Amino acid sequence: MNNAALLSSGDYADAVATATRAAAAYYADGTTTLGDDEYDALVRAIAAYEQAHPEEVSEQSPTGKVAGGAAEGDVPHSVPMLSLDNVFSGEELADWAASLERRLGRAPAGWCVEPKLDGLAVAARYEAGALRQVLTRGNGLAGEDITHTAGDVLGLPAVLAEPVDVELRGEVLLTHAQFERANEIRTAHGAVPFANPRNGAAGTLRAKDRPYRIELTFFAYDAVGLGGADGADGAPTHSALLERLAALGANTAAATAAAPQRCESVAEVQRRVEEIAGMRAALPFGIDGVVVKADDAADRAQAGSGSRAPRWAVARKLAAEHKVTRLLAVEWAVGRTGVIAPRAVLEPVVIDGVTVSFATLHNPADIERRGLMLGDRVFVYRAGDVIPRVEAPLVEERTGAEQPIVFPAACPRCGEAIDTGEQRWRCSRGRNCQAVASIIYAAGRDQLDIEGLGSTRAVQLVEAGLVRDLADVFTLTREQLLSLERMGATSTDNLLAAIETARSRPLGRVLCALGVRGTGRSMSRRIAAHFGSMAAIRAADAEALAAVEGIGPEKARLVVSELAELSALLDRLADLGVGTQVTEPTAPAGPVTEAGEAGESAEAPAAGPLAGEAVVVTGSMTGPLAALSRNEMNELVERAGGKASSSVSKRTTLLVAGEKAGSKRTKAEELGIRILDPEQFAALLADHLPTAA
Ligand SMILES: NC(=O)c1ccc[n+]([C@@H]2O[C@H](COP(=O)([O-])OP(=O)(O)OC[C@H]3O[C@@H](n4cnc5c(N)ncnc54)[C@H](O)[C@@H]3O)[C@@H](O)[C@H]2O)c1
Ligand SMILES: [Zn+2]
Repeated sequence: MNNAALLSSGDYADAVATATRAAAAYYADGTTTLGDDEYDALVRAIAAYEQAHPEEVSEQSPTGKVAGGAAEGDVPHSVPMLSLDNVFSGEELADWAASLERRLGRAPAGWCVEPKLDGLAVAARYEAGALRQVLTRGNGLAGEDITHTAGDVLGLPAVLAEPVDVELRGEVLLTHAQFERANEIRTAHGAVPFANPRNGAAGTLRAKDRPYRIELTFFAYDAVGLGGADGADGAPTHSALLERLAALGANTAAATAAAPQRCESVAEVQRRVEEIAGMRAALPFGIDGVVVKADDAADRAQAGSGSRAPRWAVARKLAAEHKVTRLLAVEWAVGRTGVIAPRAVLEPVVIDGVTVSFATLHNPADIERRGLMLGDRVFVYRAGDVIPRVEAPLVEERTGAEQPIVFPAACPRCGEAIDTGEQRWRCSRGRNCQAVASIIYAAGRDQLDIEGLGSTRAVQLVEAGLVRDLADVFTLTREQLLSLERMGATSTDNLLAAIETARSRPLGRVLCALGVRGTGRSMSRRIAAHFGSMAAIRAADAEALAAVEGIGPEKARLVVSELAELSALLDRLADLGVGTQVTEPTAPAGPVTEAGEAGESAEAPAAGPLAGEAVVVTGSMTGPLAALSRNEMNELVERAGGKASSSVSKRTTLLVAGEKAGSKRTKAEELGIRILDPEQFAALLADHLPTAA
């Protein structure tokens, strides 16, 4: 936030132009292109420049003006409607309180602490208790007449409980629920969705002749004529005034968890500020800060007001919860129960100190309701612990390069049809989806390689209730298989034999078959080689796992927690003799390993014709290697003591280049790396080739 000193005079002019443009859009219909944090930082930079160069202050500058000078009106206010000064930390708040105390020559008699509602200020004039006129804040001295919208504003009664002449002042906003509803209505009418609630409230209050109505909510926080603001004619304290307003029938924040509270000391004020800030995410409406006001009318009258803001109140701003970023992609994840949920991939953006790269989009209907496109600039919302969500696109910012979001036509996990009958899409296999997909994966060629257990068979087994997880595959009996449709004696025996073979697959393949996130084929092999047994892998903590080359601490933690989740399955697999093979670990002997040969064995796998080689395989294999998959090639490399990798780098020492080798070959040539064709490579490894499988 300390870009203040960095403005040059050219930057100053640009900053003023950007800020006034943003403020004009913000106060007109809410269609700003800046997040509030960015706007505030810009204005602070402008103010800092102006302080250093008072003779250069531009007339256009937003500083010192209500609404940054961007809003206007033609109906004069009875008493100016001012803005609020801001503080951004508890320390600044304490400084502000101290300066007010100095100005008064005594400590204020008490404080009122209330939520800073994130909407727009309005003045509502009542005559003999009947609502006559509603005005926007405008430039603070005059506002616009928006009486026509009053009927859509909850909490702003047409008639008060008493026939008083009063002007209520307060904030009009869209609650979170009203915002969702508003965008549903908007898109149903072919209108652009609101980017965020404040935006929607601004647009709605000033709109005329809409073919639909959008409900808003009013919260009163002041009044003229009953003894509020600068007037000392009536209520002795602000908190008493708020009670009176509620009694008249106006909605106030008193009914919410963040209710205004009188505090006797600055320490108490700070505590209440923290409390309200802490409940922010749980409130049903947005707040962008907490307002602290001197509570006694006498203190307020003595402190008075400047041209932009009163001196007896201040806003302790909270970090913005809305930020603008770009929607890069939409991913579709299938949950345990088969729910197919879209997730937004975002250009990373920091919201309230947390970097956000993903956000929920709830469901496909949600995407349609918001009218999102790939490449859109979007408002993202994050508060407290809630999962960040994409609120809406900034439609005015579109360049024409945005692409429609493609919805999956089939379950992204198992390929089955999708049940689109409800708002939340589901794989029509429901809970079985996960079982089917994980069995198909585990039986795949690069994992357990169980011939005869393809997708049709996996579906059949799961749907017949014979298999719920991988361990069940190893309990299948001949009778069970024969009971299935289209399953003859020969295929049954072949399948049972294939399952039997799979029981003794090498550890790396069994590990890979579990589908643990972060463990692809080569990583599984490396982990297996490092630890030597499933028991040792399961006993490893994140630190021990991170010792495996290429894992890193984050992935190590993920693998540990996923393995822990799988522990019931792993126990059963062990009982069934799957993955129980033990090899000498390459890891230095830990306390678990028995002492003895461990020291020597650490070097064992480095032997072989490829010892010390970093090998990349590319192009299609021919000759004796023709039948090997890429994974089998990599296994071969590692059996022969080398290290397999998928991309050519300076560390690569050998490239096996088959037909159509392409760019990896070019790169290896550039780097002067040794290149062998598949036949030469096969000759080198003659002793290690798989015996005809
Ligand atoms: N994103 C943008 O492009 C953009 C542009 C202009 C302004 N803004 C935002 O608006 C802010 C400035 O706007 P502002 O002048 O309306 O000031 P403000 O919103 O910071 O504070 C003053 C306003 O707070 C409101 N308020 C809410 N709860 C209140 C309560 N309990 N008691 C008293 N007042 C309460 C009132 O409407 C009052 O007018 C900036 O800090 C910025 O965050 C953003
Ligand atoms: Zn599915």
